[in-house]
Amino acid sequence: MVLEVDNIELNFKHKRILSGIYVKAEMGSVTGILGGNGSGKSSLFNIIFGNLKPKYKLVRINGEPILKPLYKTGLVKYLPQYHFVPIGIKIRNIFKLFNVCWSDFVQSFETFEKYKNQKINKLSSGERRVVETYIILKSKSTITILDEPFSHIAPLYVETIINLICEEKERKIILISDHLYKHIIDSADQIYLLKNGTTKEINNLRNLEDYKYLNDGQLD
Ligand SMILES: Nc1ncnc2c1ncn2[C@@H]1O[C@H](COP(=O)(O)OP(=O)(O)OP(=O)(O)O)[C@@H](O)[C@H]1O
Repeated sequence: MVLEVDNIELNFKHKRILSGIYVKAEMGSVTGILGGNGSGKSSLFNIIFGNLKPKYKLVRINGEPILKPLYKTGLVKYLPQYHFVPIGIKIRNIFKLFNVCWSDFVQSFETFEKYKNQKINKLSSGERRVVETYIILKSKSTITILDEPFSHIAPLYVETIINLICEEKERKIILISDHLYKHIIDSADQIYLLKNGTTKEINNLRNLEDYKYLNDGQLD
């Protein structure tokens, strides 16, 4: 399965945010979107998910235009940048709600066993992100969008999440964005850089320096 996003134009008031976007994401690979603060990564994900309506957009699956918002197809799960699980819900109930197996989770993240009967607000911000990233990643879907899955997450958990992404990509189209660019480089099979409202496909990581996303020598 192939997801293509094309011809997007997004303006807020008179400010042009996105134009000249092309992203192709395939099942079996992870597509990373990099870009500086305010470059439009979350807007692009919202447009793909279907909850933000731009002036123009073209979303295709296997070459067929999808005319309704993608979320209405039931194919997509989206991890937004912000915490989305309401506080006050017990962690095991969140897993039930998303139909994700708790015991598989604690096999990957043993230190969370003690939280089974706790409410989500007992967790630190990073621990909450681990739970949220995991349930979105493991929920039944064909397309998974992950906006800043690694923020506040400790290195030990990051490695486990990268391994899980690698497993899940075999049966999913995965789009991912994060400012922790090294984790994106580690997990993505192809990368697009959002710069001046357009996407640039990155075939050589040095281009990230050429386009001034990174400082010269930052990749060394
Ligand atoms: N609802 C809105 N109204 C007006 N401007 C907006 C709105 N949402 C986003 N913007 C502007 O659009 C631009 C892109 O924002 P967006 O959040 O998509 O960028 P981003 O790349 O995800 O940023 P960051 O990495 O800092 O989270 C920014 O200039 C932002 O201020």
